[in-house]
Amino acid sequence: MIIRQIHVTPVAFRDPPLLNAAGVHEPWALRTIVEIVTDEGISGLGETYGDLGHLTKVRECAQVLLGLDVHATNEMYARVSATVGDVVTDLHGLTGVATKEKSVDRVFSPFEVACLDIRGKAAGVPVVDLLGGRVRDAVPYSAYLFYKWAAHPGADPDRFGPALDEAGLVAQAALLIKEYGFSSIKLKGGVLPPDQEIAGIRALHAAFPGIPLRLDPNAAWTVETSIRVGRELDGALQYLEDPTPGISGMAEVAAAVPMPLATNMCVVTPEHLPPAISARAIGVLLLDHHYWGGLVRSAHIATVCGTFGLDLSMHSNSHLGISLAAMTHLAAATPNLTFACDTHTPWQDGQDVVLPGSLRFTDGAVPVPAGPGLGVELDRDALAIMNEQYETCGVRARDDTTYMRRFEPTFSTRRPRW
Ligand SMILES: O=C([O-])C(=O)C[C@H](O)[C@@H](O)C(=O)[O-]
Ligand SMILES: [Mg+2]
Repeated sequence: MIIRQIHVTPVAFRDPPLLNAAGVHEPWALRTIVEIVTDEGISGLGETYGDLGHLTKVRECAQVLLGLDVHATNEMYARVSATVGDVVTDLHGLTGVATKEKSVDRVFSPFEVACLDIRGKAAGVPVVDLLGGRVRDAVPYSAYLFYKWAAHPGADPDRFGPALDEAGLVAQAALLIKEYGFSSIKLKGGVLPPDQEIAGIRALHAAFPGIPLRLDPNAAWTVETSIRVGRELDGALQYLEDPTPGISGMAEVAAAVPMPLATNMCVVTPEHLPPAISARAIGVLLLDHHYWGGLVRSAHIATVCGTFGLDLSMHSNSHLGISLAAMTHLAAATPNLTFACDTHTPWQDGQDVVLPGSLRFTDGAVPVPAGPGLGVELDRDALAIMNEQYETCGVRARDDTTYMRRFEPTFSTRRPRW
């Protein structure tokens, strides 16, 4: 199964004004869709970030992978590594440090996923079977709440409404739970002073008793603030995600708060695991195949985590259905991934590059798509429309901070901020 063609297509889709420690989401989110076609005419799909520096590397790598067999992932990784070089491609700062190794893993990931899609189709089995087989038939996701504005400045309000106080958060959670059936909630914090976010969690705890809650301020707090918030939220949080920057700061907090700490910021490449484990900095790692080098490498990391007693969840950026399918296959095949995964899917509000039908939420979980490979099919009309949107939207890299400063010129991204 020789790779004959690779199509790399950047797309843009509408994104609401979601607030985080880096700023606010722009009106357009970017992704890159990778389609690999073999000599036998089987095609496979991958999805990754759309930032221009990253897209450029994905395009360069597509050239050097032509002619390889779809099983030759070690050779693919070597060629991607040589092609990416020292370029660092993730700059928004919400997924921790950017390293050369992480940049390679980020560029490699969509090609690996597309090859697994092809291998599954050729064998007539779903990708979950190539990852060891399913340990669950459906993957639970959490309601991913954001503080948000009612609208992008100058635009009409979106249907999600504003969420800048407790009542807004509770209304948002109620909407997402009604529409998707979620049975866990994550709140993106690091937006308002910590006492207001404590009040937000308490309001959610009161409004949704028994539903596990997480809070993720993206390292916006000092060690002292993190310990205070963690103690005040004793009994209300399932885990506290990245309260403070760095492995040593996280370890100090972990030793002093009652709940486990989770991360997708202080452990973002394999080299971070030994120091984080020996410092007991985290109890939960949020896997993300988009920057952990695809599905097989992520599964290897999951095994290491199991050995050292770390639990797993899954991190999410704005994404489309190819990624949701890949995340679902990986999570369905990972025994120790027992916490509901993050997903931005509700915020995409039906926009997608895959044909409807194969991905659905039932009681907050996505059943593993039934068809061979990833089990999703490219919607070529939607791809063309979203590519046209990319061409005209003017956004070329995610930059929540610059967009925020158009409206709040003194906005600070200092971390820790409080
Ligand atoms: O730490 C996290 O969970 C994230 O970085 C997830 C996303 O990047 C989220 O914060 C966002 O999109 O604003
Ligand atoms: Mg996080």
